This record gives sequence, C-alpha cells and structure tokens, in this order.
Amino acid sequence: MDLESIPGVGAKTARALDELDDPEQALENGDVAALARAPGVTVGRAARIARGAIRREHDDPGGFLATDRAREIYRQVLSLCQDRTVTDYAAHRLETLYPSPRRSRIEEVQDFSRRAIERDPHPDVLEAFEGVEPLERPGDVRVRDRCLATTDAERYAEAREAIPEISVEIVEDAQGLAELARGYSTVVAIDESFAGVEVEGDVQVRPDALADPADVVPERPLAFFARNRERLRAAVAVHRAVGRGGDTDSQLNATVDLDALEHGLERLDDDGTVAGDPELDRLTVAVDDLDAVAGVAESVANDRLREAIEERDVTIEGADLLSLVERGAGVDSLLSRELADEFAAAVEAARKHLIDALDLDVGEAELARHVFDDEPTFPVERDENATARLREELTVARDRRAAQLKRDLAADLAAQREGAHDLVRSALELDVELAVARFARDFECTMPEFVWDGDDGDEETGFAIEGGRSPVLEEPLEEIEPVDYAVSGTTLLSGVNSGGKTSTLDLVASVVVLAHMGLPVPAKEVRLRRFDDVHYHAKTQGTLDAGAFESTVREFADLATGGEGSLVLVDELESITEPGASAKIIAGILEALAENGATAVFVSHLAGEIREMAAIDVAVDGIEAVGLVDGELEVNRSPVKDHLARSTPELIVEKLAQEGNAAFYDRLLEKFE
Ligand SMILES: Nc1ncnc2c1ncn2[C@@H]1O[C@H](COP(=O)(O)OP(=O)(O)OP(=O)(O)O)[C@@H](O)[C@H]1O
Repeated sequence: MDLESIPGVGAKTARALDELDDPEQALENGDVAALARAPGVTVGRAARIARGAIRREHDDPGGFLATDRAREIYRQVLSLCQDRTVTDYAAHRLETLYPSPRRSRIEEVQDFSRRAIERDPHPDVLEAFEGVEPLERPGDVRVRDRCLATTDAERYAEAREAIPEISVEIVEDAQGLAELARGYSTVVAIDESFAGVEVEGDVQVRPDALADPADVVPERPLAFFARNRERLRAAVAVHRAVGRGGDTDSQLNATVDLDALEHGLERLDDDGTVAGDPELDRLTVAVDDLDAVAGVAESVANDRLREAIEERDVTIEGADLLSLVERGAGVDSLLSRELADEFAAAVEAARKHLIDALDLDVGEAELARHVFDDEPTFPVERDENATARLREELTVARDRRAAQLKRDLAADLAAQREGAHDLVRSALELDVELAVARFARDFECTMPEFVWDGDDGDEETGFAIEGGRSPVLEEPLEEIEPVDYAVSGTTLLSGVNSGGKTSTLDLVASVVVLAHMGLPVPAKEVRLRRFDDVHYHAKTQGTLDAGAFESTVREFADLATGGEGSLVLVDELESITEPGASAKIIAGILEALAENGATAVFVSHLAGEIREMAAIDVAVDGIEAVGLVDGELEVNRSPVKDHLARSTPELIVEKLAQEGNAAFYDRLLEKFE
C-alpha cells in the first residue's frame, strides 16, 4: 500500500509507519494504538492518520465540520462516548469515528452501531476491562546457556539471522564441539556432517534446528506470553464475564482455548521462566543453598565430635604416644584410633544433614556423600572438589529441567499465540462497542433513518427530530424536555429569551453530526437527509469590530455559493452589528441559501424584521412561552411551525396590563402587533 496516498501522510510519516510490523493491518483495523507505536507518531496523530485512511477508502473529501462550533459539537459528543470506555485503546479507537458525507462510510459504522447497541454493558464485563491493553512485543531475549555450532560460514550467517537470541560458534570438528560443551550447558550442532558423532556433554545434532527456532529457544515465545501475561489474563477475564452473561449474541469469537491459555499463563513467571514445578524449585534451591547447607553440615559434624571428645578421657600408652610423635602423626590419627565410631557417626550426621536439607535424590545423594570424607580429621571439612562436582550435577539437572519445562510450556502455548491476539483485540473492540451501547442507553438513543439521495422524498427532507434531547445540555437527562423539530429548506427560529433556541440548534447539530458518524442519536425518532457539511455559527459575544464583521460576511458569501447539501445553523447573527443592518444582511443570506437548496435554521430576535426585508417568503418557527407562571416563563420547548413567537417583553407587558393601568399597557401591546 502506498502510505503516502493517505490524506495527511507525508514521506516522513510514511517511513515511520513502515517500521510497524503490519502497517496495512493497523490502518485497516483503525488500530490507533498500533499506529501510535510508530516512531514520532502521537496518539492524536495516529487517530488522524487512521481517519485519513478511512477517508481515502470511502473517497471522502473531508471538511464535514465546516465551522469551529460544529467541530466543538463533534468533540463534545465524541467525549460523551469516550467517557464511557474503560480502556485507553477504546477511547483512542473512537477517535476514528468522524462525521462523513459518504453513504458507504455512514452505513459501515451503522452496522457496527446496530451490533453495539444490542450488547449488554454488564458491570462485571466493564470491571474486567481494567488491565486489558494492546499486546506488546517483548524486549530482546538473550540466552547464554546454549549455543549453535557449525563448520560452515554460510550456515553461520543463516543461523545468526534465524536465531539471534543465542551465540553461533564456528567449530572445526567434533573436538571443537567437545570444547564448546564445556562452556555451554547445551550445544546444538546444525551440520548434517555431525550426525552420529558422540561427544561428552549435552551436544545435540539437529540439522533442522533453524526451521524451528522456538524449539531451540523456547524463551522466544515464552517472552511474548510473559510480557503480556497480565493483559492476557485480563482479556480472559473479559471473555469469561461475557460468557457468564449468558447472552449468546454477545459471545466473542476468539479462536482461543481459554482454559489452556489460562493454565499456561499460570505456569509462567514474569521473567519468562516456568513457575510451579516442584522439581525445578527443588533443584534451584539446592544449587542456591549448597554452600550454606554444607557449612551447616560441617558444624553439625564438628559439634558432635567436639562433644564426644570433651566427654572422653583418652588413655594412651607411652609407647604408642612416642611412636605417633616419631611418625609426625597428628591428633587425627588419635581420632581414628580412639574415636573411630564417634567420627563415623559425626560424618554420617553431616552427610545426612546435607542430603536432607537439600532434599537430594538417590543419585545426587551418592555424590553428596563424597563431600565429607571417611578419613578422620578434626575439624571436619567439606571436600571442595566433591562439592564442586555436586554443584555441577545439580546445576546441569536444574538447567535441563528448566529447558525441558520451557520447551513443553512453549509448545503448549504455541497453539494459543494467534488466538491470544484475537482474544485481546476482541476484548478491546468490545470496550468500544460497549461505550457506544452505554452512550445509547444513557441518552435513550435510536438509530436515525437516512433519506438517501434519490430516495422518495429526498428533495423535501432536511431533518425531522422527534423527542430529541440535546446531549450537550448540562441538565440531567430526566430534566430535559424532549423537543420535536423538523426543517426542510430555510427557516428562522424565533422565541422568548432562554426559551431554548440555542439548545435547539445544539440538538440539531449533535443529532446530525452523530448520525453522520454512523452512531445512534439522542431522540425517539430521527429522519434526515445526507448532508455534505455542517456550518454552525455560534452566537458572537458583543458587536464584532469591522474586520471580524467583514470576515463573517465573507464566510456567508462562500456559503451562498456552495450551500447545496449544507446544513447551516446560525445563532443570533444580528449581534454582530446594528439591528437594522443585521436584518438586511440575514435576509440576503437566507435568500441565497434558499436558492441553493440548503437546509438552514437562523435563530433571531429580529425574525419579523427579516421577513419584511426578504424578497422571498421566509418561514418562521417559534419557541413559544405558554404563559407566565408565578412571574416565570413557561415554555413549550418544541418550536411551533410557521409561528412568530411573542417576545419576552411583550409577555411581560401583557402581564402588567392585567394588573392595572390598562390604557398605557394596551397602547404598548398594540405596537407589538
Ligand atoms: N429542552 C429543554 N429542556 C429543559 N431545559 C432546557 C431545554 N432547552 C433549554 N433548556 C434550559 O434553558 C436554558 C436556556 O436555553 P437556551 O440558551 O437554549 O435558550 P435561548 O432561547 O437560546 O436563550 P437566549 O434567547 O437568551 O439566547 C438552558 O441553559 C437550559 O437550562
């Protein structure tokens, strides 16, 4: 794949992405976490790259969110979904969802959403997500107790390439192998020519070794599982929690044997060694403790002997003493003569202590016996050569056992390796789905119905929302009154102060943006056309200076030329300049947009004036105060079609008229008509 053909990916980023194991796969899966592992690529950038790849696939021109406020609404609704993820992965993955004008993209995400909202976000499953993270590559493995041996320079290069974890040595002949065997616990000879050669030590002739590196270095696959042990366990927990939910639709189809994987992981230590094998533990402890235990065994013998000597009166005839002294014999020979039994018992006790404390088997015990010599000496001391032999025997047995266990475990886990990737990926994807499911539940969403270009009624459809509740309002859901609002073509939206005009625009923008992301929308029912872009202009605070006014008007000039397929939402544009001028400008913009076939809602307090200025028949909807209750406005939040809402001042004057001085207030009221 030509990575540079992705919008926003230049030569430098393409090179960085090329360093990934499988950049195509990462892009295809929208795997932001994997893309962010490319050198110098941040998570935010990775999300943009993934979106770029999607855009390319769907031939999407981009630019759907045409204004700052539209982008703000997108970030807000996206955050509401992201707040409902447990893993960072899922939060980043959601960044690849963006509003697109392309039907193919919308329908693709809609398929995902329909599946997602059927899922049950069970608390057990959510809890199990803690600790699930994308799998990581283990660091470099280096194994020092084994080497490969060959006589051939070409094989040497091949071996270094195939199994970089261990040394490769060049030897001349079998003699060379024997020398290597003294330095390494295992030597693997990879030349055919060594077949049948008998060499002392653990020398294996395996011409096929390079074809199966994991058998020579089981540390390699084990390092992968050890590095990812906790992540895999967490992913297993997610799958089990989903399984317990009993919701068969929610079963995750990962091709992995959970029991086998879990059992394998239990046997693995963080450092890639095999845990929980009593024999390996015994040998490891024996090697580690040999010196200390031999020291204690010496003391055992010497204490006994000292006691025996102290208790004994040794009688020796003068002639014997003389003969001993003349021979230069020491006290040792006295010991052997006078305390032979006690000495034998003391040495036996030392041997027993050594064998028992190190828990040696029969063969090892035989070697251990030589650590304490039968020849009487005092104090009793271990024989260093015999101790070294015992240590070597134990070390070889330990390493062999460890290697065998690693090979067995690596073979057991090998079958789970591919599945392990699936397992984690499907757990992480489930977090993405459940976030969407929870968003849909929390905001009582529904899937919107698109009227596609060419469908019946596409000409006259803008958007029609029933029972919509703006997800960006601060109030808790139950305090938000559902709003019905449908617009096709251009319209003005009038209404009392604080009646909910801005919130209505926010609702329309949120629904349209979510729908074009392919996500469920916060309403009872929504029907809408496919839009090319959303231009949402928020209310400007205060009057704009001449420069800002000029640039705003210029934006509308752009809109007026390219508005077909656009949704234009504008909040109190009149605040940018004096009311008289505003009404004229808004009227002109509305005329142009209507000509272009755009869908537009302009919130304005000058609806009446604008309508008068406009050369066309401009529709006016109104958010109406139903009346004043205890001095407070009671509002019908759903705009009434073709209705210029009375203003708040008018309502207040009406209220005052009922209280007295009717003549004056009626005069004022007449002005409102
Ligand atoms: N559908 C609704 N349900 C409950 N409360 C709402 C709803 N819509 C708006 N409100 C409440 O009314 C307040 C004012 O709404 P909003 O700012 O949208 O009114 P507005 O008509 O644009 O006001 P203004 O004319 O002053 O610009 C909101 O902050 C919110 O508390």
